[in-house]
Amino acid sequence: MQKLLIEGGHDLNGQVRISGAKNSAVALLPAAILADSAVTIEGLPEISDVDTLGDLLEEIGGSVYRDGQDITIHPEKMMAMPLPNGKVKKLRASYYFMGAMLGKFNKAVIGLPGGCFLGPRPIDQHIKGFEALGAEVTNEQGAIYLRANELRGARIYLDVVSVGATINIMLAAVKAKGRTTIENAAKEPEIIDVATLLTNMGAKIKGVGTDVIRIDGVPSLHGCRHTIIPDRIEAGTYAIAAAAKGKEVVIDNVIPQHLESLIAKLREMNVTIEESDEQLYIARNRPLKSVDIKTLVYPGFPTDLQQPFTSLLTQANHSGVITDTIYSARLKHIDELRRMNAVIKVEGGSVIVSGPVQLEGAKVKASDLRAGASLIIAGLLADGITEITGLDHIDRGYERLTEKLSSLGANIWREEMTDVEIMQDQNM
Ligand SMILES: CC(=O)N[C@H]1[C@@H](OP(=O)(O)OP(=O)(O)OC[C@H]2O[C@@H](n3ccc(=O)[nH]c3=O)[C@H](O)[C@@H]2O)O[C@H](CO)[C@@H](O)[C@@H]1O
Ligand SMILES: C=C(OP(=O)(O)O)C(=O)O
Repeated sequence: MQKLLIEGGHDLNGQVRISGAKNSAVALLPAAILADSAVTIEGLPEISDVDTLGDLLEEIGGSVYRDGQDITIHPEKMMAMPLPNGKVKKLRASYYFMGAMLGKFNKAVIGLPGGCFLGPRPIDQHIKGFEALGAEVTNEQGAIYLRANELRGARIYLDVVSVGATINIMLAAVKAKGRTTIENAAKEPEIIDVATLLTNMGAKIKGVGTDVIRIDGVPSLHGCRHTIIPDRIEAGTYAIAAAAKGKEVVIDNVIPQHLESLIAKLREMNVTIEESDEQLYIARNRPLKSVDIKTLVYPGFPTDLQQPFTSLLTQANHSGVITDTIYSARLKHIDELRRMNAVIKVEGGSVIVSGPVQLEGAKVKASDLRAGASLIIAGLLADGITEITGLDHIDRGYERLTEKLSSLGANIWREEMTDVEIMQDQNM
């Protein structure tokens, strides 16, 4: 087991290249189940979520070949193997095996997913969608059993705008008989990416990127090649790090339109940002002004950047208020930031961050992926050394983070933990 160490205070300078989007990758890989022949996905990030999904595809009989950042999945020998336990619990996106296997085999048994603890993360809207398509869904000892004689298109209104439910219903519906309409659908770029893959496989999908998606079922889907979109949350994390500790940073392989809400907030804070087709230039040359943020569904401010943004607000001139309307309990980074001298109050549904404060290095633990990103940004700013544990969370979503930040000038490295440290960490 490793820990991450950061000696704070070094300015970031230079260029960093963004990897393929984790939240696309984790849906594109299960989507390949639906094809009759090989699907190649290009530009996948080398993160543990992708490895875990590759293993799950092999568990159901698929052959998975990795060539650097490209993965080819052969689905021809896949079977409706039950996956009630084991690796499905390591990540959130294993729930896409429900939609994809139901769509392909008319049945699936999948354990309830894991992933970041952000407060309650129900999947009732996924299940509502599967049932509307004709599946019988039961929860037996922590695993979801899905069975259908035949899937038939249906009109499904999502009570909550959900990324996962929108994608999962698309996966289940692309081969159903007739038309499926998803109303109040989510509009995140990752949904468009998954719909693009499915369309390249022969699916008929209209309206992605709006809140009404129409899918006309087709009898079969074929293999194809697809290039994944860049990770807007990874890009946003580096943009926030650059705003916090950057002199001049260029973020390469980014779609700036995917980050408009963040870019607007950073500009309000006095950060200089220039956008070009695939790059963002970020310079911090004036004191930071405080802002308030409220997370919303896309194109609003992403909840996944709320925690990293909290660390940035500790450097602004007054108090800033953060309200997470998607996951109001996504707060586990706060106690850890307090250990680093941050002054943060939680009042009702809001987090009030006081600035500017000099953060101090400390021993802290990442409880989830973006809490990890928040602590890393705090570590870059802190006086002295910050030690971060809980790297399994960070490795789920950030490719080669240590190398990327080092190349920008950060003093950051990983070390093996001693047995005593591991024991102490387990009690933290
Ligand atoms: C793998 C992946 O893509 N993860 C992202 C995805 O998670 P995920 O797809 O799990 O998140 P959702 O968009 O589904 O969740 C949005 C909101 O809807 C609620 N909800 C969701 C489904 C449901 O059946 N019932 C229900 O009440 C959730 O509790 C949450 O409050 O979108 C989240 C919101 O942008 C991001 O933080 C995650 O990084
Ligand atoms: C919450 C996240 O991931 P997951 O949904 O996979 O837990 C995230 O990417 O910030």
